Amino acid sequence: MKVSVPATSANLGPGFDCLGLAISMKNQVIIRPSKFHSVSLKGEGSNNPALKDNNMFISIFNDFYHNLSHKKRFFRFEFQNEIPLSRGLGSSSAVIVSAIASAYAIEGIKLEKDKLLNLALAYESHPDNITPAVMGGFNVACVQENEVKYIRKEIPKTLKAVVVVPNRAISTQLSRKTLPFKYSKEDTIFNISHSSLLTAAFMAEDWDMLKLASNDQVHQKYRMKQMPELFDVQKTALKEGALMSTLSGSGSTLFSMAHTDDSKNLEKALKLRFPHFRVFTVDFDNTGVRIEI
Ligand SMILES: Nc1ncnc2c1ncn2[C@@H]1O[C@H](COP(=O)(O)OP(=O)(O)OP(=O)(O)O)[C@@H](O)[C@H]1O
Ligand SMILES: N[C@@H](CCO)C(=O)O
Repeated sequence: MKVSVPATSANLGPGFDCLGLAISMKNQVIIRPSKFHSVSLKGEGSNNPALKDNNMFISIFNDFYHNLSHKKRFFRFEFQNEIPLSRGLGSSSAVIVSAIASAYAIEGIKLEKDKLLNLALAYESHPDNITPAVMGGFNVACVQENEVKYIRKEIPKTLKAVVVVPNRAISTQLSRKTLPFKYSKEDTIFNISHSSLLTAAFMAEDWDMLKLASNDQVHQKYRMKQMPELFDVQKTALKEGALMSTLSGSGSTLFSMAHTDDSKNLEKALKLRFPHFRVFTVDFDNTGVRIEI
């Protein structure tokens, strides 16, 4: 059985904790029955011993599997990770979503995507990452009485994501601690208006509106101060053809969106200016979690 989940970019500037989209960088796990428990890791995080000994996937999988099954079975888990860890590309959401989906699938129990999304919410309280991880595409989401309410839109194939991934990890928990406790009325109104405009721009496919609409006063400037070079990355991306350029999730990745025809030049300019960072141009993902039995 194989489960794959895409990376995500949350917030998209002003849409703090409510806007997010899915990117075609995937974490995949193949699970086979085995005589004993074993794990193999390839790709991102494969040199991190904590992922073998104390893996978040295994512990969430076990929580669900032991509830769903009365049989004592062992499995071999083969992970192939494309999503960099703690870089703001939804690595934790991907793990949560794939672990829950796998526990149901291995028992042959059908799990609707809406139910999967709400089960994932218990482990990741920000719906802007888990919603696109499950559903794919662009999503506006909010939580009401422990349920995610969302509206989704496909992202056209004529657009690409260009992501700049710094070598420094930033944990979401710590990154949230850098944010102010209270915001002014001006900053609040600024973000509501820009986030609304950004959502409308995605829905109407009005890509020229993204540059203005993706401005934010609530989180990026506080978080990016921890790594000031990110301001240069953002400025360079916008100068070199990006339609928008925003801190991805809680950082440290900078996410940019571009027309396919402009994306190669953008990638080249970013690689030239920031040779010490990894730069990837990837498609958007409109599928979300995929399960193959
Ligand atoms: N492939 C993986 N296998 C096991 N655990 C992982 C994996 N990827 C991430 N994790 C867990 O998730 C943690 C990172 O979560 P965190 O929320 O800080 O980052 P993120 O999800 O990449 O960022 P963001 O939520 O801003 O998009 C890691 O420290 C690790 O515990
Ligand atoms: N909206 C979340 C995304 C990371 O989970 C944040 O910015 O902290």
